[in-house]
Amino acid sequence: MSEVIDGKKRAAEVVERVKTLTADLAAGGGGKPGLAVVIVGEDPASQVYVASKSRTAKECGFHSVQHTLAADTGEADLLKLIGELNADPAIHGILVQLPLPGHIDSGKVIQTIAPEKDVDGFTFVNVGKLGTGEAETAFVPCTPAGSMLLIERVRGKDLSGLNAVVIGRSNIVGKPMANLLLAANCTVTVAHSRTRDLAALARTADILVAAVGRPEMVKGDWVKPGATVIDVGINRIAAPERGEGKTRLVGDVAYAGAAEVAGAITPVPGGVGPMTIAMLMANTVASAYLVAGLARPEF
Ligand SMILES: NC(=O)C1=CN([C@@H]2O[C@H](COP(=O)(O)OP(=O)(O)OC[C@H]3O[C@@H](n4cnc5c(N)ncnc54)[C@H](OP(=O)(O)O)[C@@H]3O)[C@@H](O)[C@H]2O)C=CC1
Ligand SMILES: Nc1nc(=O)c2c([nH]1)NC[C@@H]1CN(c3ccc(C(=O)N[C@@H](CCC(=O)O)C(=O)O)cc3)C=[N+]21
Repeated sequence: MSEVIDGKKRAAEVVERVKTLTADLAAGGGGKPGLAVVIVGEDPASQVYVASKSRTAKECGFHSVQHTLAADTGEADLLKLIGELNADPAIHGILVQLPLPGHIDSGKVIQTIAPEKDVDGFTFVNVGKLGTGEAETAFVPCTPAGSMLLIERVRGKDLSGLNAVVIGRSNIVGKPMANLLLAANCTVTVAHSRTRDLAALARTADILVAAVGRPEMVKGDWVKPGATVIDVGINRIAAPERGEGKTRLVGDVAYAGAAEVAGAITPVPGGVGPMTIAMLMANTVASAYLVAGLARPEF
């Protein structure tokens, strides 16, 4: 049986460090880190994540504000709000929850966020820094950054000689994950919906990252014995065995089968998800330190 990588525990450690850094900043006269979370519409899953982000921000001692806008909010109004948050010195981090309703151009909205407040790491400046090997001065997207901390626990910081396969090429997860693994000296392959014989490719991976959005797609016999498996997927599926109308969360990896083969594996829930929220806090406190003219804290 493989090691279960406890994302909840690692995330709690990150949050503890954020709390200490926040207290130190205030004690030195630097004020509170401020995080603004913007959500458009009432998607229940998004509401849950956003509530969790706001709760953790308060727990860290942040100035935490949430803007909940109606689903029919116009793009211009959203851009105006972001402009105001960009100009507000009490705000060090801005997160616009994705996906946005179809009538809003997400790309335009994201690129309106000031790069120095882009704690999601989605603006051109931050993506460009990561892509050119300047991750230390960038905000790195929270899910891949958190996944790297989990990999580090198992494999250390230097991944030289290891093959990594990332399934998924989104801007939020797959692409930044591939860049981080490359920066850590892995040999990286990025797979997607057009990839042929994914199972055989996956079996070459010492580090296998699944960020697909397909419940339990990655089977046990896709996993190389001893591999480190990072399951980013969050899929809510019907669970009639729990009662009528009940659901449960599963990842993109068929956990039971994969856990028999892997060296270490993240569970869902309790794996990458909590790390995403913790890294948002880490990026926000880092932003506040930079504004205060202090050295950027490391995690
Ligand atoms: N734990 C966390 O904190 C987070 C979890 N997530 C979860 O991670 C998953 C991925 O999210 P995200 O990256 O935003 O998703 P996207 O839908 O943006 O991207 C999915 C990727 O998977 C690829 N893909 C889809 N079907 C297949 C297939 N059959 N075989 C191979 N590749 C396939 C797509 O390929 P193509 O490009 O060719 O279409 C695409 O690149 C979701 O379950 C999401 O809920 C997301 C963010 C944070
Ligand atoms: N601008 C933006 N940035 C994001 O980082 C972002 C986003 N938009 N849109 C949606 C995705 C998804 N996401 C998750 C965060 C935490 C959990 C999480 O905490 N999951 C818990 C379970 C939660 C539950 O029980 O539902 C776990 O895996 O243990 C999951 C998913 C961030 N995202």
